[in-house]
Amino acid sequence: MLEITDLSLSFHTLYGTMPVLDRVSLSIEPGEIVGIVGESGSGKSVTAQSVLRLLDRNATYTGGSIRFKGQDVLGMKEKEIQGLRGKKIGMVFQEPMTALNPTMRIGKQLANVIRKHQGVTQAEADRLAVEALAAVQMKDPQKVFRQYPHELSGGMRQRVVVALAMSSPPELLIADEPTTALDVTVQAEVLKLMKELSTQTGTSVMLITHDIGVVANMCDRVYVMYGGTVVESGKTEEVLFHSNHPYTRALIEALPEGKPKSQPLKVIEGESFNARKRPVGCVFWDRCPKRTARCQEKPPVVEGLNGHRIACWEGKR
Ligand SMILES: Nc1ncnc2c1ncn2[C@@H]1O[C@H](COP(=O)(O)OP(=O)(O)OP(=O)(O)O)[C@@H](O)[C@H]1O
Repeated sequence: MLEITDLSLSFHTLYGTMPVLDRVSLSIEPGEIVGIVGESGSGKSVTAQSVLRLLDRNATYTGGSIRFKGQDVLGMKEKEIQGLRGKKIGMVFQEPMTALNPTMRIGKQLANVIRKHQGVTQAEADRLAVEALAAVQMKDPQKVFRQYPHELSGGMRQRVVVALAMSSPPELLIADEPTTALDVTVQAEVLKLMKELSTQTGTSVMLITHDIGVVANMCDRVYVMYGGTVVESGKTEEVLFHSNHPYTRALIEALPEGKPKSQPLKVIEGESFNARKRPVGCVFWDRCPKRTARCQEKPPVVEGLNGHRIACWEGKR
């Protein structure tokens, strides 16, 4: 479905050219939910935005390729890429109001999208819009149909965005921190809903999150990113239970689940990655508790069981 191979990308900034992705490779099969996890600035959003070519103008692709169903995305004309956006590849972002028109009733926004994608009559689009609201478990879909975005809670707005993205199910849904702005219980509901819709429709999902706990509950496979590189990837259970990269381990150890309240949570020591001071060797070098002298050289990618991959000199599986 999606194959990103050795993608490298730089931004031109006031400080000069700043490489932010370094040979990122990632794939998503039909129907899979794949997580990309890592802290702020690790390159998750930039990777996702590249798939839809939504990056700011100061970005330059410096290497690699992106293929969606075999088509070369980076080589596509603007018109072709527009044919992918929304239709074959849907999007849900952190802040629902960026996807909603504040001056238009919910039902009209949904019906407009349905008419555009499915070419049905207005009456049929209205009926499908109510159905789409019911599918995202709105208690009173008829009422929500007539409401404006500001009349809904944050969680309901994000369900509307999911309904917009899934009303004509895309082949791939890119969800960039879709629940970060919501409170914890609502977060869990929206994620469960996305997982159910993906199972029902066969839509693949690229789920971007900084929360490895979300990955544990949602994803078939995961890519752990740090400093614009993939440091570890594999099946979720494999990465969570047999993680061998010090950064992934630190993310797991920082999880509050299952720890007594009296026990202080572990934090990852050191300063977060600074793209202006990219090291020559391992990107996690300056924070890694296990670093050795050879970590100043770029680590090899060690392939272990079931496609588990670790970019670390100490990687064993
Ligand atoms: N338009 C831009 N110009 C310059 N640098 C940028 C631009 N957009 C992103 N970056 C830089 O690219 C790097 C990766 O950013 P990205 O948004 O992908 O991180 P992220 O992992 O998604 O983090 P977050 O969770 O905070 O969004 C960061 O160092 C960021 O500052």
